[in-house]
Amino acid sequence: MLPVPGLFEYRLPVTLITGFLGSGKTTLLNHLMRHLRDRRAAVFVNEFGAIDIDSQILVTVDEDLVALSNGCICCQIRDDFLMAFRRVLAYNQMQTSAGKRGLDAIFLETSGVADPYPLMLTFRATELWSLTRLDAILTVVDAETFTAEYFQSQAALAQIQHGDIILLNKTDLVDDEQLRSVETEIQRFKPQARILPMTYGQVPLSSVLDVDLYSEDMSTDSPSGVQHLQNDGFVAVPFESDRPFSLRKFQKFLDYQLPSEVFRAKGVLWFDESPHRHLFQLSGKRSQLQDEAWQDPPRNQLVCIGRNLDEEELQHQLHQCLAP
Ligand SMILES: Nc1nc2c(ncn2[C@@H]2O[C@H](COP(=O)(O)OP(=O)(O)OP(=O)(O)O)[C@@H](O)[C@H]2O)c(=O)[nH]1
Repeated sequence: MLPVPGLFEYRLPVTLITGFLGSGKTTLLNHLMRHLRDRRAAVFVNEFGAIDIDSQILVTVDEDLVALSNGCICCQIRDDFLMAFRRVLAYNQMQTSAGKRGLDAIFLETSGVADPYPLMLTFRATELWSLTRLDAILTVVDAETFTAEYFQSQAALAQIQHGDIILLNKTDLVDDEQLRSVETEIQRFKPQARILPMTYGQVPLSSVLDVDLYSEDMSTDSPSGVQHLQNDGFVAVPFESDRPFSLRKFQKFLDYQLPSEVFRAKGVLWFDESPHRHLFQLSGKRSQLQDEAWQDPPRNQLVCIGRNLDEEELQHQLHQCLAP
């Protein structure tokens, strides 16, 4: 049970959702939002890259969603984040003072290449610490790509190190042996880790919300004194167009031209041959297209994320996929 807002010393619980690129953070967030029932949560999403795709995938009421996509909330846009957060808290205060329904929780999804530690320090070093309560840091881990990708990324390791609960996602893609070996690896790295296996972010809400697990013994670091990981060497290449792709050309691009260094891609795609809006996701070697109806005028928005990408060449290749 969540405590009743308005009680003395009630502080809004904040759940920080972290995890590597494509591990399933937004999928988890969608699961949480869908099962909140009569509770209400505000959502902050920090995207890596300039185009905000996540807010188009998320199930939320628009006014409860804050998308922060032009930099990392732990450094480049820390002030914007704080301002947006303060605005949400002030609005919530106004609503509850007027006897209206307020928020029960705040969810904050970090970008896949972010170390959550500087963000934790931001909470610690500002008035957010007394106005809210960091309930838990949930770290989503992709059980399938764990060994290959995680130990090459400082950010991914920091996410596991600081996680209060490690949500081992995509269990449908691995066998029992792989699952056990990932659990063993995580426990070797973090002996006290609480690990919960899941598929498509489906966990009982009671096991991840209002769990009061955040207990990080913070050092005396200040946010500005902590080194930011410089996106861990990853870059995000954006592509936008008001013209549709040719499905055939885009498929050929995926099959034969997509650089192997692209680890993650996501976008909202428009194909000449289709009346639908297509949600495109690529994570590791897997990709999927989901059909939906257009609510806005059709256009293409895509972000490709990886290391050592040739931005100009990639954009040129995508441009070549446009229908004549
Ligand atoms: N097979 C399988 N796919 C999953 C599962 N969970 C998520 N996915 C897929 O993995 C892809 C990435 O999921 P997201 O939830 O967008 O991942 P994310 O961590 O938010 O990604 P970034 O914000 O880009 O770092 C999507 O195509 C999801 O549908 C799962 O349990 N099993």
